[in-house]
Amino acid sequence: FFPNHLKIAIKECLISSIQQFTFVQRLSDRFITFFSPYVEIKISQYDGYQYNHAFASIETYLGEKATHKAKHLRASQVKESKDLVLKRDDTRTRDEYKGVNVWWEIETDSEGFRTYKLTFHRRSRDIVTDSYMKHIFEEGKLIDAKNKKMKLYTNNPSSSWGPNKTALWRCIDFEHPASFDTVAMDSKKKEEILNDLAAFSNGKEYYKKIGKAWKRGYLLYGPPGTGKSTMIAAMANLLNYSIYDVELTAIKDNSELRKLLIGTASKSIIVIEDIDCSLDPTGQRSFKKKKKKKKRFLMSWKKEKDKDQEEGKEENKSFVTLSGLLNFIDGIWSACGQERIIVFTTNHLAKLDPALIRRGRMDMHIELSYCTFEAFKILAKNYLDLDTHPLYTKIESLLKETKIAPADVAENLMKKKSEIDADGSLNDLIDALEGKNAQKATVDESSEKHGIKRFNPFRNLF
Ligand SMILES: Nc1ncnc2c1ncn2[C@@H]1O[C@H](COP(=O)(O)OP(=O)(O)OP(=O)(O)O)[C@@H](O)[C@H]1O
Ligand SMILES: [Mg+2]
Repeated sequence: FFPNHLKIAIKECLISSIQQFTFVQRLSDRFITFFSPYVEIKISQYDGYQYNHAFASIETYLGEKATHKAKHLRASQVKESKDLVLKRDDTRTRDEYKGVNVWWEIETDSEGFRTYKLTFHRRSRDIVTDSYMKHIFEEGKLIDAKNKKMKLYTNNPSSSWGPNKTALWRCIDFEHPASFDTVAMDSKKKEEILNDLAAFSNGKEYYKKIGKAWKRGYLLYGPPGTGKSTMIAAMANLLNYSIYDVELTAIKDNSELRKLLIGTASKSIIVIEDIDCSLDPTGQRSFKKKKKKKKRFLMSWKKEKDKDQEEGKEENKSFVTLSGLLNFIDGIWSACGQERIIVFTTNHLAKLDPALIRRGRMDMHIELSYCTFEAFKILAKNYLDLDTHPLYTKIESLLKETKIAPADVAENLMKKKSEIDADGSLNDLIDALEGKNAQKATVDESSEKHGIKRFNPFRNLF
C-alpha cells in the first residue's frame, strides 16, 4: 500500500524517536540521581560463585530487628529444645541508627538471585558506610551464633546445579547426639584432640599473627566401626560447626571440586570420607613409580572409564585427582575464607599416597583403633551406666587377645529388652570375644577386606 521508500522513512523515523526516548529517559534518570539526596548501596546474595556473607549478616540482622512492630512474621524452631524464633518477613524495612534513618528493600531477579538495597540520605553517608554497616555485620554474626542451626550439607551432582549455581549443596538440619564424652578412645589422645580443637577455634589472632590461613586438617584412620564418623559429628557438636560431606563420586573433575569447596561457609567441617577409594587413580602423582600390578589395574580402570564415557555413564565416576586435591589444599584452600576444618577418613592408611599425608598438609593424624579396655569402660558407662562389674577382669583379658571394633562392642551392649540388663549384655560381649558369636566376626573381617562400607551416619540422613 505504501511505496517502499515511504516505508523505510517511517521505520527510520520510529527508530530514531525510540532512541531519542531512551536517551531522554536515561538523561532524566541521571538528572534525578544527580539531584536526588538519596544514596543506594546494593548487596547481592552471591559474588560470582561465592556466597556473600555480608548478605547473610544483613538478612539475620533485619530478620531479627523490631519483630514487635512488624506485620509479617516468620516462625521457626532452631532446635527442638529451644523456643520459637520469630523473624520479620517484610520486603521493606526502615531502620534507625544514631538518629539516622535508612531503608532496606529486598529484590529478587528473574534467576532467583536476591539483592538487598539500602537507601539513605547522602548527608549520612559517612555514618552509614563507616559505623552502621559494621554494626549490622557484628550484630548479624552475634544473632547467628546465638541461633545457629547446625547443618549437614552434601553436594548435588553438577547436572543439577542450575544456572545461578545456588544448588551446589543440599542441606538438612544436623542433629547428631555424638559428643567427646561418649567417644570411646584413649583418654590422653582425646585430650590432645580437644586441646587442638580449642586452640584452633580460639586462634583467630594467633593465626593472623603467624600469617597462616585459619584452617586445620585432620586425617582420621582406622578399621571400620572404630568411630571416625562419630568423631566428626562430635567435633561439629563441640565447635557448633556445620558439616559439608563431600561425595567425591558426584564430582566430575577438579574444577567442579574447586567450585564446591569455594562455596562452603566458614565455621564448617569439610569431610571427605574414604579418601583412598574416592580419587581417580589415573591422576595420582606417583603413577610412574608404581609396580606392574598397579599399572595393570590402572589400564583396566582407564578402559572401564573410556567404556563408561562411550555409554554415557561417566557421571557415575569421579575424575577428581590427587593432584587436584593437593592443589586445593595447598593453594585455594588457604585463600578462600577462614575458620574451616577439613577431615579425611580412611580405613587403609598404607594405601594413601604419601603426598597426601605428609606433615603440614594434614595437621593432625588421628588413629582410631580396635577397642581397648579403657574404651570399653566408656562404652559400658554410655550403654549400661556401669562404672565397674565383676565381669570386667575377664573382659579386660579377652580384649587384650581379640581385635574387636567399638561398633561391635556397642552393638553387644545395646539393650535388647525394655530394661537394661548389664549381666546379659556383658555376657553377650564375652561370647562375641570368645568367638561364640563367630558369624559377626567373619562379617566384619570380610567387609574390611573387601572394602564394604558400613552405615554412614551422614549420608543415611538424606
Ligand atoms: N570410638 C567409639 N566410641 C563410641 N562409639 C563408637 C566408637 N566407634 C564406633 N562407635 C559406634 O559404632 C557406630 C559406627 O561407628 P562409626 O560410623 O563412627 O565408624 P567408622 O569408623 O566411621 O566406620 P567406617 O570406617 O566404616 O566408616 C557408631 O554409631 C557408634 O555408635
Ligand atoms: Mg565412617
